[in-house]
Amino acid sequence: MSEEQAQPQGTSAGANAEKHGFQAEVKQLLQLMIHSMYSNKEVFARELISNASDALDTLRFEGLKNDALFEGDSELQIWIEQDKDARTVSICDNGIGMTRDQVMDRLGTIAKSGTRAFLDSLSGDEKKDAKLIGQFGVGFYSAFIVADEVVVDTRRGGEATGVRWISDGGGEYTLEEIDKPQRGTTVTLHLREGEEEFTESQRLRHLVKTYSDHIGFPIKMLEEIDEADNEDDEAPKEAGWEQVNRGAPLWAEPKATLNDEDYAEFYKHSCHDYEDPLTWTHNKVEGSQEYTNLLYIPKRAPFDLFDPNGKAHGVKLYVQRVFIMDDADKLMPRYLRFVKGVIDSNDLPLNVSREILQNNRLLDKIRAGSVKKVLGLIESMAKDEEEPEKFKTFANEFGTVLKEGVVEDYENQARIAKLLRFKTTTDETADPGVSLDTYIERMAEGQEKIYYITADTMAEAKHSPHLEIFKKKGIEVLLLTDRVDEWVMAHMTEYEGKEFASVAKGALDLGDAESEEEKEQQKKLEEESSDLVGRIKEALGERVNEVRVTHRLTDSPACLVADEHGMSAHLERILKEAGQEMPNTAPHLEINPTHPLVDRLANEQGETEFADFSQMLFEQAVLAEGGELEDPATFVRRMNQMLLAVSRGAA
Ligand SMILES: Nc1ncnc2c1ncn2[C@@H]1O[C@H](COP(=O)(O)OP(=O)(O)OP(=O)(O)O)[C@@H](O)[C@H]1O
Repeated sequence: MSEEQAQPQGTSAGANAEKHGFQAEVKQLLQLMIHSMYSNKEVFARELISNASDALDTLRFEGLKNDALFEGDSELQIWIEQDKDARTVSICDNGIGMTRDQVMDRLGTIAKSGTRAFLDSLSGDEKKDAKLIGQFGVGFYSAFIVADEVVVDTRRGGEATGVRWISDGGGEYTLEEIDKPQRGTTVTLHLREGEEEFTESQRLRHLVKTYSDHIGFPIKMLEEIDEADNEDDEAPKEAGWEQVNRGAPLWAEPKATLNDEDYAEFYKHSCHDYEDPLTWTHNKVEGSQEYTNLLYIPKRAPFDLFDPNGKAHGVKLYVQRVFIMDDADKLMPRYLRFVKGVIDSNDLPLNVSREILQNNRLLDKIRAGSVKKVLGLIESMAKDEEEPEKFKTFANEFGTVLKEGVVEDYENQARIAKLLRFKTTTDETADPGVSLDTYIERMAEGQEKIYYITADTMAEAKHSPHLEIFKKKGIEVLLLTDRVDEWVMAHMTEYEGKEFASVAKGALDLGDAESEEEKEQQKKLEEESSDLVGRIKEALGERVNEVRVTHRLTDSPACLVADEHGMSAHLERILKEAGQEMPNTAPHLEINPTHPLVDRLANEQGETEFADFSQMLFEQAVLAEGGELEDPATFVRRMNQMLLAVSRGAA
């Protein structure tokens, strides 16, 4: 390949050019990006160089199996060239390139799932949106922040013809076939008026140094020639290409030679983030197998963290510096899907295929070792008293995902559980929350279990009648309101020898937290209420499993309780919402005979009134725990009748 071919190409669309419309989302994103990212306009350089470097990585990997892709030229590089007069800057690579279909697919649409929802979530406030767009990944389209026209010339290795894509960032782009001797891609930016700075060699060199010093390929620019030197010369000196970045992958360099800025810039470049990382770990592992990992935790969760189809950029696998894949699932468990970075193995064969990697023992070991490093990294943040903010950020952004690890990674369950933080009845506002260790330290006297409640919202959890006795006795309860909580708690049965117990399930046994005297009183109450319990059960029939005297309530008349080993009403609702067929399991109804309403019920002689009253008691218990009534109209009718009777009595 000749380096002159890096010259920017002309831009007028040729005779065979075809017009195409952008996907609606692209149009909207482009407009937003141009406006909200303007104060970070330099990002275009990093994004385009990143893409060029990814294209070189892909070529190097695919070329392992198909040498023809190299077309006899395996010196992989990136060139940047600027033209002051034409006000252009070009980023050129001899990477894998794109076919016509790939260009249409990749530069005309946004494949990320959840894009629509993401765009809808933007506020219109430029500052806030700039952060969000950064989290979305600005990518190729960032070119339009500084350019009013972008031309992409590309030819995939091994293909006969190339394609030119031109757009002004409005609603359309044109495509035409071109001759392109050089494999790879050249992106030429026609800079907007006022953006001339990006045609300055010094400015561009500085950008490369700042953002792309450590990418693993040489980035070349034309030498700067002093015009004065050439003035009188008969044979003026021609500028040659010179490398302007370090060109060695950062993770392969000794830690001692790297500073925080090096790590942060490499992160932003290779992980497509526009903010600095929260923290990282860099390890060279030697022994039975050799590998290096450089793993980062971002500051902010990506917008699609909980989208099951969301593709995280995740961790990339290299073998002896050759990029192999970025299928994050093989390198990190799902619950650490927010981790980004690089793992470079010296032992895996270079010609590994994805199939071989499916069940590879070496890879499993590397993965297990890397997981331990990440957990260690989180642990050190949790212990760091000098910078508590870091762990707080981590817990708030990724705490919910980390919880999934309790289920997914049994081997590390205790380590993960130690890192979780919870809101509790004692400390609703604790940020990031209370650890299980702290909970255990301040357990009430005689308390043996770790109590929790699950609910959809904090308000629902906090005000649940199930908490009454715990409040009275000063027993702390974990308030769990994440969607994953039910699932997590089904798998986490104990911590440090202490059992977990839902406050909404089973017959409540507070163990030694209750005095003998209290237990006696309870027994007496149960005996005295046995008649009433029987009558209510008869009135409610199949709607309830069992009616019993409560142990939990102090202020409310009644509550519902699930079976000790059954599903809580909250989980049943989640599963129903998710479209699962649920057998109708009747809950237990617990009544509080010391409550005046229940006392009033006990004295009700009229059969119909008693039945109506019992139904009301049951239905308000359903509502109090966030449930839905099967027949709300009847509930309202009964309530109105009762209100009328009360007001008549009062009159
Ligand atoms: N220089 C290039 N050579 C080959 N393909 C490229 C090049 N630049 C872009 N592409 C293709 O276009 C796609 C879209 O690029 P874009 O930068 O918008 O997104 P991305 O790199 O996938 O993700 P991100 O938004 O995080 O940057 C890339 O995934 C790649 O397939």
